[in-house]
Amino acid sequence: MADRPLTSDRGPKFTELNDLVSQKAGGKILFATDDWFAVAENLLKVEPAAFDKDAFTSYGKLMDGWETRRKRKEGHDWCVVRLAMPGVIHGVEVDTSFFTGNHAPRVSLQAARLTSQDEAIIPRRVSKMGSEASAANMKKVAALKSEEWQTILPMTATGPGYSNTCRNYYRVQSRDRWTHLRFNIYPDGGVARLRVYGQVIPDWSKLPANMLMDLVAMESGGVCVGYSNVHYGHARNLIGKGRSSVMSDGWETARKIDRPAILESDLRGVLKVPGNEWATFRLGHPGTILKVVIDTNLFKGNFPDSCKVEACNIGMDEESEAMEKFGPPQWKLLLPTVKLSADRLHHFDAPDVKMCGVVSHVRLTMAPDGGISRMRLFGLRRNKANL
Ligand SMILES: NC(=O)NC(NC(N)=O)C(=O)[O-]
Repeated sequence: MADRPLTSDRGPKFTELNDLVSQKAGGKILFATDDWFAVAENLLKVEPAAFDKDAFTSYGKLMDGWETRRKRKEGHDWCVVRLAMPGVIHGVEVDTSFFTGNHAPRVSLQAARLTSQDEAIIPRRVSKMGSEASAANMKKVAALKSEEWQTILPMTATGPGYSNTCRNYYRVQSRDRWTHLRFNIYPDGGVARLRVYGQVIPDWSKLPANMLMDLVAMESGGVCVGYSNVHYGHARNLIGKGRSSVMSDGWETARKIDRPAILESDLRGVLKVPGNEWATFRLGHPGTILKVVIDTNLFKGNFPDSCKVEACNIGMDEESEAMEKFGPPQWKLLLPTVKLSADRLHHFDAPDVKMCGVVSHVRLTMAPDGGISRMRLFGLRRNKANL
């Protein structure tokens, strides 16, 4: 079994959390002071930035990121981003890929909790290269007083977009729940991607207690807390919004190097293969799980033979110990091993789904390797005290 890569290979631990501003999850640019060379929407794209050395537009070199004009007046550039869903931010990645002589040399981040009435102050955005915010729109957006929002990342230097200096990671200390960000670049320049890692915090008071909901979904506050291998696609994609649109929007492991040449099946047709791959999750809220959905959407030549789901009820203090290792003792079988097929939704409920009581964490194991795009765990939220 492959072990989880060292964090130094993949960035700090907070980069395993969900990206709260990604376009895929619903993050949105609401305002930008300048979009001359490249529009601010590029900051929120999921795919890594690309570069074509020969591509130019009538405004200059085509860049895959947000790039403003060289400032010839006072001030600095900034944009306002609405988080895909309200949440707590643990850390930020400012990726300057390919911005070498033109990267934004310093950045800062401010945060706010806005209502839809507050947001209505912001003029409707027209995202267009070669444009800058009009004086009238600057005046309207000034009413938000975004320069006074709480600073969650003070002004700090970034590296230029070479492969060894483009990934700039910053830890965020505040544990408040935010809805909007103001991303400042000083004084101007380019940033390829902005990733804001954290956990969605639903407003539980607005959700009926007896509503059947996907308790592991990113939208419910679920997070991935461990995995064995995420070579082609991160395990957090399993709890992403909607169905996947590309294979990379699922959990996909590398092929096992030590896979045997000949495979045997047991009487139920489940392969007897050595090894497996696993991913563990903390539910957004503890609860009892009644239905499991496993989606192999778009995995055709690389779907796993089979999978199982286990669950347990542990405290946060036990999480790191239990989730880093493969065999903590508390796991109960929620969905015993089931055969999977290519590119389809698999629905399970009782008696396939076993009663495990109130659970806080789950582990999906697939054998021997391959890809699963989504896992949905529908249940009723319960307090641990109701055990
Ligand atoms: N060659 C460049 O990238 N020049 C300028 N940027 C773009 N995108 O053209 C600049 O200097 O800011």
